[in-house]
Amino acid sequence: MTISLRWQSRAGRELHAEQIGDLASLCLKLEVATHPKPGLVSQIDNGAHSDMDAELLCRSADTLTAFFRELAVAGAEGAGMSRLRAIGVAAERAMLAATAGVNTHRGAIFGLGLLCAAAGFRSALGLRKSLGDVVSQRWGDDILSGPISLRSHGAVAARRYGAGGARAEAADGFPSVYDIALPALRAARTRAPDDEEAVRIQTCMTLIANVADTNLLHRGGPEGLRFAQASASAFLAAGGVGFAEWRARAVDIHHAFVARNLSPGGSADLLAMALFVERLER
Ligand SMILES: CC(C)(COP(=O)(O)OP(=O)(O)OC[C@H]1O[C@@H](n2cnc3c(N)ncnc32)[C@H](O)[C@@H]1O)[C@@H](O)C(=O)NCCC(=O)NCCS
Ligand SMILES: Nc1ncnc2c1ncn2[C@@H]1O[C@H](COP(=O)(O)OP(=O)(O)OP(=O)(O)O)[C@@H](O)[C@H]1O
Repeated sequence: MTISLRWQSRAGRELHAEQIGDLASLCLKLEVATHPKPGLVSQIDNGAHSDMDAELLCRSADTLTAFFRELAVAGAEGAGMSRLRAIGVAAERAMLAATAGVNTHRGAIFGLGLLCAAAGFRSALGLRKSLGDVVSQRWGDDILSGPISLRSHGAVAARRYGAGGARAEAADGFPSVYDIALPALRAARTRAPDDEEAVRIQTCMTLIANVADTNLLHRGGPEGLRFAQASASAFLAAGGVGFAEWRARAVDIHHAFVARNLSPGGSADLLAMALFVERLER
């Protein structure tokens, strides 16, 4: 999907917002349609999740399209963080209604949603800045000073382990997307030029090896995070998807995560965000 940059009119703005929203949902579905991702839900199995499967995640992604479009329009209209937050909260509510209360995409709504708003803002103004820089410069301070639910898993991980989680990632302009995932996508294409699923697996493993994922901290504590990072690092050190038997090795790691109830949901979200940014910043 190609998206041209300048938005000239209200009709043009809505057309582009529609494309941005569709692309965001498509990237969520591409992430789901990737196997084997350690501990995560895919079209093959439910990983370490008893309450969701690929069909539920795709239904959730479809529900979110309209909200991603609305965030792109809001960004194009110069919205501040309180308007974006209201749309994000409405999206979370719609997700919970569509999934009978399952948290399928809370982290993804937040990260991809901010990137959609940045895409709208950048297109409306014809800017050349990266989407991450737009998020950080326009909304970074408000992201950090905004309301936090003290009982959320992220807040608990921040208090116990000093992990910044989804908020710090966004406020810093998504360093895990720009410095880790995008270089990994590019490097993986030289190893597996005809296999986009393998490219996504290599990128997912690179994210798991490097990100302080609050989902892993919540489910496994620092030991769980260390185990996940070491497993992904060993996969990469053995040649990643360039190694002949890589699929069997990745399936073993997936099963080891499931046995420990570990799921790197933050890395899954960041993979979807990287696919989105890559298509908009090509
Ligand atoms: C910040 C949010 C995600 C709160 O969640 P929480 O306190 O649990 O934060 P936490 O850091 O644990 O992240 C939650 C999710 O983010 C993902 N995640 C985990 N670790 C990371 C990481 N290091 N980097 C990026 N994402 C991560 C995971 O999917 C996780 O489940 C969000 O729900 C929120 O504040 N929503 C309000 C609406 C809003 O402001 N929206 C903005 C516009 S869309
Ligand atoms: N394919 C995927 N499989 C699992 N999680 C994913 C996937 N893609 C994205 N995620 C992210 O993982 C998060 C859900 O993770 P999880 O279910 O571990 O969190 P929780 O509901 O906060 O905690 P728990 O289920 O441990 O009580 C979602 O916010 C979502 O954005």
